[in-house]
Amino acid sequence: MKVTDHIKKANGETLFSFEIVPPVKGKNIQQLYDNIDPLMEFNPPFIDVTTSREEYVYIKKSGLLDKQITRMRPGTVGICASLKHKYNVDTVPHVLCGGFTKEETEYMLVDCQYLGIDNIMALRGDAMREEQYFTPTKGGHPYAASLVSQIQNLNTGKYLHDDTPMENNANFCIGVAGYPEKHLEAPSLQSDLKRLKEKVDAGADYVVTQMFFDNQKYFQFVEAAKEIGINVPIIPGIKPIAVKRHLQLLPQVFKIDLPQDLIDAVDGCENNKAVRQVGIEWAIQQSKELKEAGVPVLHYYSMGKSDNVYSIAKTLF
Ligand SMILES: NC(=O)C1=CN([C@@H]2O[C@H](COP(=O)(O)OP(=O)(O)OC[C@H]3O[C@@H](n4cnc5c(N)ncnc54)[C@H](O)[C@@H]3O)[C@@H](O)[C@H]2O)C=CC1
Ligand SMILES: Nc1nc(=O)c2c([nH]1)NC[C@@H]1CN(c3ccc(C(=O)N[C@@H](CCC(=O)O)C(=O)O)cc3)CN21
Repeated sequence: MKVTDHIKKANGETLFSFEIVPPVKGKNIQQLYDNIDPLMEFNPPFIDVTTSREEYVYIKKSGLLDKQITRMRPGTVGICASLKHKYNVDTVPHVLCGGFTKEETEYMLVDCQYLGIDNIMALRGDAMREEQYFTPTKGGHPYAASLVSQIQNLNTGKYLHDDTPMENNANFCIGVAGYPEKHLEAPSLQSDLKRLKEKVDAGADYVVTQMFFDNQKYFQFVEAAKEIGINVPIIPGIKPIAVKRHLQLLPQVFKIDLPQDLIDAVDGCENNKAVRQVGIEWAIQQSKELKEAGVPVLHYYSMGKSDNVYSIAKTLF
């Protein structure tokens, strides 16, 4: 079922969802299941599965370093299918512009259609680890809006390189990313909002936000989005702080601000066990206020050990 239909069916109740990353290549899937199992108590209507960019690796070959390219966490669509099968839950694969040609994207979307996957999160993707800026892949999309158009075309039966629409059209519900504190490359929040509007105009059905730690940023973003005519659901993304290092990492990687109260609370912790507890409590406070404001879904960036998201959900759902 589509994410937007789950929201309609909930009739104003806030839903619980979360996002996971595929295992590192060569690891088995059991650890992932062990992390997901407890969270199923809260009946998530959908689970997002991320796609990682390919990376350069250097392999020693007769004394020289050979540069190869590899995707460290493959398996997004396979994991979506296996979670759907195991838990009878809807899954949302993240489909990226970066690292894929339009043809490869089409084949992946066809797989999703045959697997009964009804939702796609359409993202541009980050720059590769060694690059400062995102470089479009040859034969791929430069921006998420153009990926959204490709998916929307499939929804009307238009496949690549075919002049006439085919009888078997897809019917994907399309999610896109939104940035309450603007995307790192955008010159201003207003121009970033215009880019978001382009994605919605191209066919996006809902938005999931980047993590934020001050709810006012989210509320202002939703207002500003409405003002420019974005009328699709805007789902808040929540990340519980887990280790002291996040104080440096999260603002650096995601270009988001941390409230001083949160920084002080983390700084005052003796160890990372205490930091994890502070992260849980902060996320609970955020979630309570967002739920009271009637957000459609609370979407958690779980990304590994899920005990903290479990504690948060236990209080909220
Ligand atoms: N759930 C997830 O996995 C999420 C992932 N991300 C990541 O964030 C990154 C950005 O992805 P998206 O937001 O999908 O990208 P996007 O294509 O919507 O935007 C990327 C940047 O390009 C700008 N832009 C968009 N269209 C443009 C145009 N026509 N001309 C000039 N500039 C334009 C935007 O303002 C923004 O700064 C990706 O790395 C994505 O993986 C972000 C949020 C959620
Ligand atoms: N720019 C961007 N890229 C993404 O892939 C992405 C977003 N934003 N925002 C929404 C979700 C949330 N994602 C993530 C990814 C990693 C962590 C994280 O905490 N990672 C490390 C620290 C960062 C690092 O080392 O690069 C951690 O300690 O767990 C959190 C959320 C993935 N998604």
